[in-house]
Amino acid sequence: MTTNVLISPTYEFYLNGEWKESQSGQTIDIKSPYLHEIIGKVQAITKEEVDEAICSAHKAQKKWAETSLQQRASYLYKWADELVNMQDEIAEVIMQEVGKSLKDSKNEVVRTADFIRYTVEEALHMHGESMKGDSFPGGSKSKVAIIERVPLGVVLAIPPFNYPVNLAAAKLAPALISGNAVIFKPATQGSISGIKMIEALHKAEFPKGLVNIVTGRGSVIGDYLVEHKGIDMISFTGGTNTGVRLAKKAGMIPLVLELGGKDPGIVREDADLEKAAQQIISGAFSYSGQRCTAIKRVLVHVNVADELVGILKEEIEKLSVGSPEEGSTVVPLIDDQSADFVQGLIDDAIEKGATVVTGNKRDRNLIYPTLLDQVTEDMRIAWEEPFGPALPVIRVSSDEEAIKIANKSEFGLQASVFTKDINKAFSIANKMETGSVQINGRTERGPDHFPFIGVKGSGMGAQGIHKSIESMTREKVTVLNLTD
Ligand SMILES: NC(=O)c1ccc[n+]([C@@H]2O[C@H](COP(=O)([O-])OP(=O)(O)OC[C@H]3O[C@@H](n4cnc5c(N)ncnc54)[C@H](O)[C@@H]3O)[C@@H](O)[C@H]2O)c1
Repeated sequence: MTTNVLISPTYEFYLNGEWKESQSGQTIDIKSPYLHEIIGKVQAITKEEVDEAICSAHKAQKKWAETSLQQRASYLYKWADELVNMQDEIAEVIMQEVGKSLKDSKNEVVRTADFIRYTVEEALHMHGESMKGDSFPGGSKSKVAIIERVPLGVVLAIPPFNYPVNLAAAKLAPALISGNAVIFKPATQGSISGIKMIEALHKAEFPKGLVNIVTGRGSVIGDYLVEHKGIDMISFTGGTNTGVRLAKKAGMIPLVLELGGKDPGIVREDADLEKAAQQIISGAFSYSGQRCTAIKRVLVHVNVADELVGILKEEIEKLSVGSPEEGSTVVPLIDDQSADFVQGLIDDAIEKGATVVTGNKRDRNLIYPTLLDQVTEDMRIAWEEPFGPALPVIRVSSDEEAIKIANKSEFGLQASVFTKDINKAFSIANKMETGSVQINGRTERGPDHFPFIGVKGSGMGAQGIHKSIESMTREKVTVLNLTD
């Protein structure tokens, strides 16, 4: 296929309330994962421009923090409205840039507007507290502490490619409503979607400098941003290796990390297998498994394994595979390296004795949905996150064995337990070393106001609307020493 360089638009970055070309004179090509064409170019900005962005954010933040919560709310509501107005345009860009179906891309934009509105409403209902000194031995009633939450300053928001609008706004909205400014560094593949989201924010006429979008090469601005003295908090979502590296560089500033996962779907002997299979398939294969909370391994009781694998095979073979423009469930992966990585995991498993139940077919970066049975602990796919449509089935002979394998993972994002026995479900859930456990449902992030937590290699801190607001503010105590 020829590369369509000529008609691809060049996007500017957003600095101090204005759209600008970088002084570097350089741009980065953004190639569509399914059109295999360059769909646009974004600015490769310089370190000096990063400095300018952070400086303008600090200036704007001071005034912003002084505005009333109601004033800040009105800007955010307007932003949500503008996103809804632009939903068709933004969804088209998400589809082309990250290869997500148009329906899911539109859902992402609408969900983002809902997220922003809920965030505002949550903040409007969060209150400080006060306490008197006399509850501590020797303390006095005349000492009164007023405890309020105050913003941290300038928040660096780094989302991944897979939800380029939703996961970005999940950082921007709580930061802004609570009085912070934001430096938004989108994933390179996801930059145009991020820019479109900021176009909506620009239309809402936020104060200049409050939000800046910085696009550029990781090698030039990535570490520079993370180590910058002007950054007061980092909210990062992405791979575990990137997150750990970033945490080491960030030093002593507050960090929230949402990282990779290897969510197990535990299927007990007494589970409703049809229902479990339906949840596992949508959990594992929607958007080709490019979701942090995708089900990434099945731990099934050996007595029902053949039956479950039979149902899974039948249903997987019905999945639509192809272009996101046709609304396919399984679409080309974000790039060729990602497809090579998934293929490497499949090949390793086959070499070590796994059975291919269905799939193991590839067309460039499109990997057909692949189910591998008889997967054992010596295979990479038992432990590594494919971020693609390849699902391993590990047969177990007891709950204890399922729990042991589930917890042996370096990750701890979510887990699903499928069973008709609610007591067993709770008992397994209690032993799971994950942030959340889903009983009889697929692993997933939403609804967005639930706390969302990764433990072990899956993250640090918590998101979810209320928790995100807390993570982007700190408590400030003012003590009144009354004389009467
Ligand atoms: N836990 C969650 O909530 C969650 C949600 C979605 C995705 N993820 C994870 O994200 C991964 C896939 O996303 P990805 O491929 O975009 O991840 P990634 O780690 O490659 O990139 C994430 C972000 O970090 C940026 N980045 C890379 N190097 C950097 C550096 N040196 N300094 C600053 N920023 C840098 C990237 O540009 C991108 O914006 C998967 O592992 C998935 O599980 C986690």
